[in-house]
Amino acid sequence: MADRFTKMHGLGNDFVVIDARERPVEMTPARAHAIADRSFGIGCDQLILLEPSTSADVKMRIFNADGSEVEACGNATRCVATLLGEPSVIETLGGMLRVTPADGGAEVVLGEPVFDWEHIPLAMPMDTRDMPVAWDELEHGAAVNVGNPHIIFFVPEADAIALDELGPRIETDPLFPERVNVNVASLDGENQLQLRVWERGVGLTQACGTGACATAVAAIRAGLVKSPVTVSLPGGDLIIRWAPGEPIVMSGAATRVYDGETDWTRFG
Ligand SMILES: N[C@@H](CCC[C@H](N)C(=O)O)C(=O)O
Repeated sequence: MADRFTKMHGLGNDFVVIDARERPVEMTPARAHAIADRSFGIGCDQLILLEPSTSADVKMRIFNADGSEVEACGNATRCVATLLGEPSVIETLGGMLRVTPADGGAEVVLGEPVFDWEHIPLAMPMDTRDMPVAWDELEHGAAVNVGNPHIIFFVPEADAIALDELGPRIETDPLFPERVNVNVASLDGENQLQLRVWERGVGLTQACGTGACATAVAAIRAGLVKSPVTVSLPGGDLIIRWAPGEPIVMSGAATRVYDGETDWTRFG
């Protein structure tokens, strides 16, 4: 019997979604990496595996293109919400997420952001609002964990940063024992941010939902913007709402591109 999958994207951040709720699929880092390969596989930023959950409507496992299994993916969560088609709770390694499909996309309630250095995690204690470290012109970073780890730099012009060179250096810096997603953002009008993201385990992407959440939270915390915040990424816009002591709410588009069939044993 052929193995089925759905190709989806959230603002150009693209996914191979496998519904393994009724028919288990064995996923390994090597297999996820092979499927994600854009030349020799199907191609995606993240592979998403849906499995039965004992505590939620569905369990969502997330594999980056390099094969690493991670805790959270905001854009994929909206995509899965549209597949589920009704308000649901999704179990992830990063926590329980409440989702509601909306016109052309979905709203996702993530948990509360975490700011303690141990839980980003960082390798040493420091102020996560204004980190005393720098990589070339990227300095005064803020660190936030929104289910997965992010560092955010506010710069005059996000487009002017050589993120393809700085992103991998920061991602793999020993300061981040679990590596990190790297966000560079600039203010773009009242309560609006321009954002580019170097994703851990992937590289530059068209959009990163958790990056948008982490960046909006860091900007609200720094007094740069007020909720709701519009975050413009290369692939499109997300709306992020947050107040201290509350969970983060993200709204935006999700697109089903095509349904396909293959045989997962081709991928090792
Ligand atoms: N594209 C995602 C984030 C995916 C995981 C990330 N690369 C990580 O390693 O934490 C999003 O939309 O949030």
